[in-house]
Amino acid sequence: MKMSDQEIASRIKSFAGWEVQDDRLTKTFRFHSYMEGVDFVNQIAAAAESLQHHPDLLLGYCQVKVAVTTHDEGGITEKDFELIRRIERG
Ligand SMILES: C[C@H](O)[C@H](O)[C@H]1CNC2=NC(N)=NC(=O)C2=N1
Repeated sequence: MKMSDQEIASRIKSFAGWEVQDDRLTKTFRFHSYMEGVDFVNQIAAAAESLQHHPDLLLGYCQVKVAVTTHDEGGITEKDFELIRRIERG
């Protein structure tokens, strides 16, 4: 069930550095090395698999761009917030 824009705008405030762009929750994480970004991608992948909810990831030099949306619903849902909570929790 897609969330309303108001609900999304309210909830995203609790997540430092996250933005809403084109129906996706997005954040760029920055690291001191390329391999730290690779490790981070693997950590996110494990969380995604356990939730069966998968982000789009762009691995760059010393950075990882994360974008989350619920493809089955065509927009942002509670599942997206659960995934970013897990990503931030580590
Ligand atoms: C069957 C499987 O659980 C579904 O296809 C899952 C897989 N991962 C998913 N990930 C995301 N981001 N959105 C989905 O709708 C989704 N659906």
